Amino acid sequence: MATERPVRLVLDASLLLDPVGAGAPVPTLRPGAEALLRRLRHSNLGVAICHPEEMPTTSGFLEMAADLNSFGYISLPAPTGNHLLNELMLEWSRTSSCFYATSTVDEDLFSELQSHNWKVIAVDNECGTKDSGVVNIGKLQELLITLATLIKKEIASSSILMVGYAMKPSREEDFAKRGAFPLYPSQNGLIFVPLSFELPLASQLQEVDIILHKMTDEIISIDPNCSISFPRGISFSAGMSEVIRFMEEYPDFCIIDPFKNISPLLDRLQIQEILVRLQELGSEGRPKLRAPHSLKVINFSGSELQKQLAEANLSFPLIVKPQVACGVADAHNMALVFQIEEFSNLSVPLPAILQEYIDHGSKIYKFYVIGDKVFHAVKTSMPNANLLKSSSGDEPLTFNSLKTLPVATKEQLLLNRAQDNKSLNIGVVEEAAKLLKESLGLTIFGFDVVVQEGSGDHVIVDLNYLPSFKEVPDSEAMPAFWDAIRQSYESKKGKVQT
Ligand SMILES: O=P(O)(O)O[C@@H]1[C@@H](O)[C@H](OP(=O)(O)O)[C@@H](OP(=O)(O)O)[C@@H](O)[C@H]1OP(=O)(O)O
Ligand SMILES: Nc1ncnc2c1ncn2[C@@H]1O[C@H](COP(=O)(O)OP(=O)(O)O)[C@@H](O)[C@H]1O
Ligand SMILES: [Mg+2]
Ligand SMILES: [Mg+2]
Repeated sequence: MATERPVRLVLDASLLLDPVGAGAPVPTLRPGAEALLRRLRHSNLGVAICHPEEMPTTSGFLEMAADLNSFGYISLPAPTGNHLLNELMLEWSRTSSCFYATSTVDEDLFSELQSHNWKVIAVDNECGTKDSGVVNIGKLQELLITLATLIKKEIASSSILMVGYAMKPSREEDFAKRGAFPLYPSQNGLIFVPLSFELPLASQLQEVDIILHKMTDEIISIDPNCSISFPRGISFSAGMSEVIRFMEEYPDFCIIDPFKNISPLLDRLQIQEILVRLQELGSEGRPKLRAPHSLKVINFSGSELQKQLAEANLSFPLIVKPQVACGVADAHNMALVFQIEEFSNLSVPLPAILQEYIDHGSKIYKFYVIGDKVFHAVKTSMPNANLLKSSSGDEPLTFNSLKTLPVATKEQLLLNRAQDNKSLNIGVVEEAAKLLKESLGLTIFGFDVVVQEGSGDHVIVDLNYLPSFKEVPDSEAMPAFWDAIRQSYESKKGKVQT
């Protein structure tokens, strides 16, 4: 990627301050301004906020907004004759591609800016500017995608791809603060913009080359009593439903990843079937890679349960998980059950998967497949069952795997250190990762491996779509993330052309 000129964006105060509260003693930010500033903070653009000098009342407030987001803060002198631009902005126009966004029309300022190659974006102003060079947009929410489109045109290199992403705000923030979503092209030429479900989707997708989404963030409900097969069994938010309709109309559009490829990972029974298919992998002299023995139940009171457990090669303790794996609040409500009596009044959502509990010395290996790269991190996990049983009496141990996982205490970890834990055979797991990638057709996914004490079996206990891979250093994770997205795009386009 040729190093392009830096991109600078100057936001006029009028764009950020709520015009309704103009006269109020304490100014307020216009709706959408806070989200815009937060996204710009991680956009890799040089951003400054400016206000005409004669606006002293609000300057403190904007300075705070600028500091909060570590933006530059420029006071633009009131227009006097042709000295409209201050020195700094003139300097920038020599070295960077510069954009000025405002919601106040000022023809003189605009023409002065344009004479120094600035692009002007006018937002939400009543009288549309006559000046042809000015880009007019209706809402603040359109600013980022308008900017991205202009930047892409400015750089005019055909290899620039624009990625429109849709995920819940907390996940977006987790990725953005790692630098995952630059508005200025990433090292492999990707520009990222948030898809806004408040704006018409089709017009946004005209500019976008790739949709990146975590569909489980937009699930309203899942019907637990039908076997999930996208779209059957799942109801989505209005916004995601629009994306689904768009993909039905444009099946060749690049989406990461296709809903039907993600769908099996919403169902722990289908995950089990995927993992069982991997088991042929084992070979002489190498640790066996396998799925835990499992059994689906639709209730916990079946008179045949004891018999079913025996047939499924299951013995206590068992870990009990909802069959619905994610996308709804109670997908992570689980229990460790030590004897059959403990099934009565068990609070795990039904239908459930009963799984062999693997003693694994409270160490779990979280593997992340990001494109053609495989990373892994070691995390503390649940201790061996005997250590958990002692603390739970005759009750099952119920927990939420994302919030209250009963991980080993320091003492229990010391106890484990004494054990001769079998080590992880990375080769076996990486081979499995490649096979999983081929069979799943997913660009980014994660899975958890535990090494069974005694047998040394490598047991895959979880499979997730688009996890956060927080444990992988940004310096490795981000380039892998961007490469994965581009590779996915190119392989999809390749298939369409042939
Ligand atoms: O189960 P894990 O391995 O901890 O991975 C979780 C998991 O992917 C979880 O997603 P989901 O199962 O709810 O879809 C993610 O949480 P949210 O999607 O609710 O934010 C976590 O981010 C994953 O954790 P990690 O990123 O450590 O793999
Ligand atoms: N079969 C198992 N044997 C032993 N520990 C397990 C097993 N399954 C899960 N665990 C432990 O419980 C945690 C949560 O289970 P997991 O299936 O990953 O749930 P989630 O999909 O909600 O993350 C795992 O990270 C691991 O520590
Ligand atoms: Mg997990
Ligand atoms: Mg999971």
